[in-house]
Amino acid sequence: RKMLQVDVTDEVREYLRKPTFDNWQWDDPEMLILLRQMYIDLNLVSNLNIEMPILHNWLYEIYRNYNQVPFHNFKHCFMVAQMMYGLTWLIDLPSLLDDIDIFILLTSAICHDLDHPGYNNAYQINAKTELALRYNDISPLENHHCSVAFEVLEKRHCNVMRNFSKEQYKRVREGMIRCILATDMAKHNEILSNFKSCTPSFDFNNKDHKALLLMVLLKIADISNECRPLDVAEPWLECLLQEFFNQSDIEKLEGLPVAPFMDREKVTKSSSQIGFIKFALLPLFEALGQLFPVIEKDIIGPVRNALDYYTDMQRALEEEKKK
Ligand SMILES: COc1ccc(NC(=O)[C@H](C)Nc2nc3c(cnn3-c3ccccc3C)c(=O)[nH]2)cc1
Repeated sequence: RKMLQVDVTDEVREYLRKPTFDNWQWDDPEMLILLRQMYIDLNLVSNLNIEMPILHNWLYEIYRNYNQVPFHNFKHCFMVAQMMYGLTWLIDLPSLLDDIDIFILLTSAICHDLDHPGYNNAYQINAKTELALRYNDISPLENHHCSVAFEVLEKRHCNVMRNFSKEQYKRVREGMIRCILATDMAKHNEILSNFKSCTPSFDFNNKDHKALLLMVLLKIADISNECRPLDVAEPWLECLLQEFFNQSDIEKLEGLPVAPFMDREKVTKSSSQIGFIKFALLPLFEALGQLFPVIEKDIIGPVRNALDYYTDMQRALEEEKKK
């Protein structure tokens, strides 16, 4: 019941909006309280008539449904929600989108990796797991995350949407399914090129344009660790590589295909990040920057610095090899 009594100071509420927020200083119960604060400070609790006891129950049930894996755990869920929250204020999304869209963005971020097993879609498909069979190899993980999200919401004591109208509920379900499925990196190039084709004449009244914007915002929040300060981002890369190495070790044991960027014998931090930042992260951020130049300084700048950091690291490694 600790969650009920605690209040968050104004200083922490301000800090919570920044991309420099350092999750490593906070424990899981505190992060649950900060997630609740996001719904309060975005006026979603008041405007959408969300009941606080239900919000507590829902957040705790979400927490219980994330697994203790090195990267795709509850702390990752928090970081994606916190980046989404920071982008919401930086871009001033409440002046452009309505409460339901803001609710879709934050709730999708919190739910987007629910019950992640720590082994990616390639493993699910190659190992013919239960998830791959259930979802016919079609984004098995993302389909599962979204399905678990709505199983939780269907529980009476966790249904934060129970005071929503049928129309509002329908919009949220459609939006969350579309956004969570969009986090499958296999869809990255398709979503990015569709978004780039609509940004020159972006129309906030165009449903398709807004749908693409919401997908891109969740994608960015999901993979944006490298726009954070080095002492926040670097531990996250260690966690990610740990999870990838666990998977490639199992794949080797089971005689399954091993992706080069997961093989502990082949990958280095700099090699994995240089390609990822150049070909996945920067193109995505720059496309959003076309629409919202305000992200250039505080979001895209740090990513360019990270690229320089890993490029220098890579050069130093190569110098080492020559000796
Ligand atoms: C097209 O599908 C892809 C493309 C790239 C990657 N990942 C990478 O290239 C490497 C391992 N780096 C990387 N991957 C990252 C980061 C953040 N999220 N993330 C990630 C995690 C799990 C699954 C997919 C991605 C991109 C990050 O900072 N770096 C993984 C899948």
